Amino acid sequence: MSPSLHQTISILDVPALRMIEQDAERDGVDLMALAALSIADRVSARYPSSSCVWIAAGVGNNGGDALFAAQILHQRGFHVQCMVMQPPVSRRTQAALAECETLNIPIVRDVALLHDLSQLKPAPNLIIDGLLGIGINRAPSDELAGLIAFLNQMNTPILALDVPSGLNAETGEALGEVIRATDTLTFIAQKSGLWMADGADCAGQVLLADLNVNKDAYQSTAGALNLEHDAARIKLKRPRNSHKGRFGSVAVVGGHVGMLGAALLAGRAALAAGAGKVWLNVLDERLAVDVFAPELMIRLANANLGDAHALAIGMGLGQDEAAQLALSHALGYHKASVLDADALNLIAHSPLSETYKTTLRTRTLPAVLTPHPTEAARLLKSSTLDVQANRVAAARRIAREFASVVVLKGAGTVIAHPNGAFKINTTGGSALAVAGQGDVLSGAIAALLGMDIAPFDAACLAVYMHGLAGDAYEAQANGSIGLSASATVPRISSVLNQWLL
Ligand SMILES: NC(=O)C1=CN([C@@H]2O[C@H](COP(=O)(O)OP(=O)(O)OC[C@H]3O[C@@H](n4cnc5c(N)ncnc54)[C@H](OP(=O)(O)O)[C@@H]3O)[C@@H](O)[C@H]2O)[C@@H](O)CC1
Ligand SMILES: [K+]
Repeated sequence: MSPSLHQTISILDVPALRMIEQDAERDGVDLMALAALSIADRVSARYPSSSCVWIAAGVGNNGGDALFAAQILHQRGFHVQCMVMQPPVSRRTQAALAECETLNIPIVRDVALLHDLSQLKPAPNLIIDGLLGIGINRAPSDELAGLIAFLNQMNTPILALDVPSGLNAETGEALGEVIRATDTLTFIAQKSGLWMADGADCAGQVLLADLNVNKDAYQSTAGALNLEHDAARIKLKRPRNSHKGRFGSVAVVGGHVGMLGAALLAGRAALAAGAGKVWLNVLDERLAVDVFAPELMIRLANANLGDAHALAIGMGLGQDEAAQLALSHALGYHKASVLDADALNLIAHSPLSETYKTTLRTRTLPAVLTPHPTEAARLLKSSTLDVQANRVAAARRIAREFASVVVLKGAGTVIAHPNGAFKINTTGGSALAVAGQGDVLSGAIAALLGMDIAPFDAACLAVYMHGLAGDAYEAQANGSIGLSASATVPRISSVLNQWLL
């Protein structure tokens, strides 16, 4: 997807969308007509009017959008074929269906006939999915699930209306059989579920038709897509008259015996993201030098951290007594900090857990916590399944309870601020789902913190850039397999430099 850069694209939840619906009805604004026009315009812009378009309509207003769009497309000369498996429940959708009948638009009403239809020529050039929208409240019924599966196997582009049918618009959870769309045209505002969990695979390219709604009054959740933003650019641009002392210094605290790699990756990533100096404060006393990055300065975990502007704590830290001491030592400095992996595990569960939590909660500068779903579940004392079932809610709860910025990693990384604001990342894919990427991300966040970028901005920018590095690999490799964390490190510099051009 390509929303215009440098603008805020807000995310609304379903209650806010319902409020907009009610206010529009009160004010006599016909949002469904506007939605139908936006669908027809989208199709007209992409397909010649001789095209054959199948339009699947459900019983609610999502079906109404589809059936009113069917009429406009029919009038523009498209070969339209509607599918209405059950009598509409929504009044507007009933009216739309009656008008389609008046216009003699062909309508299939029996799921058994679909297989005959699939033999018909010409085959559809496009399928429009108007089966279920934000009103979904359970897994699709058997009949609907059968239709969804049938449409998915047609090997034809699918334009989903508002949300791919079968997907929870807020959580991105597939409630059962779900439409796998090529594109989703979503109305009024972005929905978090289009970017997260199963939504990341089912929504395809997400396009927004805002229907001229002024969303400001409804933005109760302060959610937005994580796009590029200008705030940090100014701090990252380097004048010719520069020296390394201007770019901040980072100390990575971790690297216990057998887990040194994690600390090395974080340190190298901090260098790649532009840190002026990087120390590795490690627990494994045997490491003297990183021969591939000899500029990393190696010392013991309990060494003085006063010289670092920012800390990355927890990469390969372990959880034994020495690790606990190292964490206490590092947290005692109250520096801009990112905490990952075993630092999070120790905060969630260890003899010093309550002390660590109090330290986090009383900091003046919020720390950045970067849990994956299982670490998030430990922090919340819940289950990974619960976290994944509502990633935004989980990230916001950790942010509030630990008074920290939270980066909940996974498909659709959520960045949450302790004040309730959150962003959902728009870059990155499964290429980044490999060991060590969390260490790379933490190193990059620490580098930006070291340049005095505010914790929430540093987290948003690093997550965005890390995702771009993954996307660049996927574009180049024609797939997502084979990107190692080490190979991601130099790509972080490339995307940052490109962005600063
Ligand atoms: N917000 C706005 O301002 C605008 C909204 N607009 C459009 O309206 C859409 C929302 O419409 P909506 O509320 O009618 O919900 P929608 O998803 O069409 O259907 C719900 C119906 O399906 C049923 N049902 C639920 N789950 C089911 C299942 N698993 N399997 C089978 N049935 C199931 C449920 O009935 P139930 O059986 O629960 O009584 C209910 O009747 C929205 O996505 C957008 O496209 C636009 O016009 C622009 C302005
Ligand atoms: K839909």
